[in-house]
Order: sequence, then C-alpha cells, then structure tokens
Amino acid sequence: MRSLWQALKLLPAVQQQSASSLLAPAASGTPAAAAVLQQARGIFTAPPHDASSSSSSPQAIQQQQLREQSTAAQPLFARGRTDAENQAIVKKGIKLLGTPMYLDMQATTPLDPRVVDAMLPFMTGQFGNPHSRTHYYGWESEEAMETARGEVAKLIGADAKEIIFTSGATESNNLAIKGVAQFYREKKKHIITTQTEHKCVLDSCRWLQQRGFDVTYLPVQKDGLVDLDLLKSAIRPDTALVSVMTVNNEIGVIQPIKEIGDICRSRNVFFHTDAAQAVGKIPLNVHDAKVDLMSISGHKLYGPKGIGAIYLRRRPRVRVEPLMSGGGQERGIRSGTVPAMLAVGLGEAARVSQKEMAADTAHIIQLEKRLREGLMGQLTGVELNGPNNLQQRYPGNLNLSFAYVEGESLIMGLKCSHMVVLTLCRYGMGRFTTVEEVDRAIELTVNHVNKLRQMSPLWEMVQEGIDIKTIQWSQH
Ligand SMILES: Cc1ncc(COP(=O)(O)O)c(C=O)c1O
Repeated sequence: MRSLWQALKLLPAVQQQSASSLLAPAASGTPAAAAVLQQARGIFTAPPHDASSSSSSPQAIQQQQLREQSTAAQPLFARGRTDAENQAIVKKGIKLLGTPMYLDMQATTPLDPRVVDAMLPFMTGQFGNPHSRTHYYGWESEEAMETARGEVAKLIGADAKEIIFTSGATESNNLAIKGVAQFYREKKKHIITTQTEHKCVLDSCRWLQQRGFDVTYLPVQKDGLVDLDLLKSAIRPDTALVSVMTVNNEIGVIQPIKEIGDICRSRNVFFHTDAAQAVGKIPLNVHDAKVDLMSISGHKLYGPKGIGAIYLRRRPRVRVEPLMSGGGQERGIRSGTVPAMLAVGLGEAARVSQKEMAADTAHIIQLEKRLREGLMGQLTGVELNGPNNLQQRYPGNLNLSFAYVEGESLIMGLKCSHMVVLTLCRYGMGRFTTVEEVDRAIELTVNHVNKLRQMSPLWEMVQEGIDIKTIQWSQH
C-alpha cells in the first residue's frame, strides 16, 4: 500500500524544491543548495575544508568561489544581515566592537547550511505528522524521521531503536535522572553526580532529593576531572545511577567516560552521560564506554534548537518512567508529536558532524593554538583552566583566567565571550569560526586586559615587585 502511494508521488510541486530554489528562485536549478543559500541570503559559509570543495567539478568550483567571496566579505556574525542591520547592532552595543565575531560556541552553534537545506522541505510541502499512519504525508515524514534517528544512532554507535527524540538536552537529562530514579525507586534510592554538571542535571537531582532520594555530588579535581577512586567509594548497594557529563560546558574537560562506564557496569549501576557538548565533536561510542543513557542536543552540533535526543540502552535494558503523559509516541517514553522538521535537522547535523569531525577537529585545534599562543605570548598572568592537553580537553573551549583583572569589566569590554566567574573568560570556537575572528579576539583581549591592568592597584603592586600573597588585607 505504502509503495503504491509512494509510486503515485502525490506531492505538491513545492515539495520537490530544494532550499536553494525556495530562497533564491532566480537561481533554482543551479548549484547545490548550500552555495546558493549563502549567495541568496548571505548565510555563513561552509569552511574551506568541506569535503565537497575538494572536487573539481564546475559545481564545486563555483561553490568554492561563492564561499571565498562570502568569507572574505563578511565575518560569520555579520553574514545574513544587511549593513544597516549591522550598524543598528553596533549602535546598541550588542556583541560588536568594530568587527563582528562570535566566540560562544558552547552556548549554541549556527545551523550548518546543509542542515537548513535538509529541513526546508519539511517546513513547506512535507508537513505531515510523522505519527499519521493512514496517508502519504504521514509516511514520508515518518520515513524522514526514521532516517534522522538512524543518523543520530550511527554517530554514537547505537541502534536506531535506542534513540528517543526529545526537545533538547535539558529534557533528556531530566528524563534520564528523574526517569531512572523513579522507575527503580522501590529498590534503589541513591544517585551519584558531580558538582560541575549542567544546571539541568543538578536541578533534577535536587528535585529527587525533595522526594526522598539521596544524591552524592562528587567534587572534581583542580583540572575538572572526576576522581575515579572517589566515584568507586561513593557507589552503594542502593545506587541506581551515576551521571557524569562527557565534555564540560565551562572548561571543556573531557571526563574519562570509558573508565566510569567500566566502574558502573562492574557495580551494576546505570551510567548516564550528558554529552550535549561532546556529540559530533569528539568520537563517541556507547558500547565502548558502556554508557546506558546519553543526552544529546541539536543546537550544539550545528543543528536546530528545540530538538535533542536521549540514547536508552536496550541490552542490558534501561527503563525510565516518562516525564509526560500523552499519545505514547517514541515507544511510550516521550509523548507528543515529534517535530519531523527539527528531527530531520538533527539527523542531518549528525550526518554532517560525522563526516566533518576530523576536519573540524583539525580546524579547531589550529584556532585554539593561535588564540592561546597569541594571548599568552602578549600577556603575562594568563592561566588555562582545565587540563593542559587535548586528550583531556575539547579544543573548541579555551577557558582562561586573567590575573589582576576584574573579569566582569573584561567581559563587558570584549562582548565576545561568556562569563563564568570573575576573571575567567571562555572562548568557544567551532566549524565556522574564522582565523579573523580569533585574531580580533586576541587584539581586543590584549587591549582590554592591558587597559584594565593599568587601572588596577594590584597590578601596580605586582609591577613594583610586591608579592601580593604576603599582604595582610584589612576587612574594612
Ligand atoms: C552540558 C550541557 N547540558 C545540557 C544543556 C542544555 O541543552 P539544551 O539547550 O538542548 O536543553 C547544555 C546547554 O547549554 C549544556 O551545555
């Protein structure tokens, strides 16, 4: 029946159009959508390492030319805006200081043009409810949703049946922590996590504590890593779940999830990892790491906001109590219509991330080195927060402390980074970050740190050779 309907192709013409033709009607039928997209709308470009650029077909050459034109003309942050819009932003003082730049990739990442392309048909003609079983519109949405599920699964070495779509990592973390705790509550009442988890993990644990569960919040070491001996000693016979994030959003530390997985499996405890900052950025395999539950966020891997997923292991099976009651979609674990368009975006983001991971990593490592060396070469009193090696730290997150500078003033001056606590500055780089953006960040940081230090009495003392650790500070 289904194939008959498919064969009939009863689709409005618009469904057959690509993103390029929808956005740039004059250019329809010409090159791949990503290239036309950027021409038509000024959307950011794919980086030079995009695999398609290596081909020498006329299409690929044209794509490359468009990319170069666009990259040269406008930095990422400005792309997609008119000059007047950029001017307005400058006036408002938002983010811009002369040259636009975006270095907050932990907060969110821009959509990859390939993702936009994949999603567009599902914003227009292909609008069916993926759970509608009786007509073609439903089936084609369902098929696209299942393809996307497969891509997400592939990226983390899972089976598609183990992937449940959610609204993002916040929901996935809530579902993992509250869901496991509540499902196994008759036998187990204890959860272990760390003090440096994302707020949605910590708040879910607090929520459980208010309902009679016990939670151990493990401290981390100076470099942000979990102490495995401490973890082992914290596990109790009634421990249901250990939740430790894969990559930390503030300092980029990569936790030893394989070792944690081994410990948990050997003690018969489920292991959940919030991998929002890791999926699509570093190689992950749920079997190698013996992960039982994994949280994924679409907008951290160049996919759309408002979609995410949770990996739930089938063998040995992990069960969760759903957070919501409803139509029983997603195997009864997550009721509510899956937004097929967003799921398709997440699937494409996962596919592209897998394909680009090596190139992304090489690109980001170069940028990180340039930024770190650029800052440390021109400023003294700069310290790296987190491990000083890229086996244990994601390079797209460079978190630095600037001594003798009040952090808030620095952040206000830079308008580029994210403030963690005073004197810390997080620089978040990704697939679309350019060398120009990094150089601009170096220039601005050096200028502002020097300016602020000139106003700092502490800095003056240090310059005079006074060891400020020996000073007795008055409380008045
Ligand atoms: C580590 C971590 N977990 C969870 C989240 C929440 O993700 P989402 O925005 O998809 O709910 C974030 C995003 O800031 C994050 O960095």
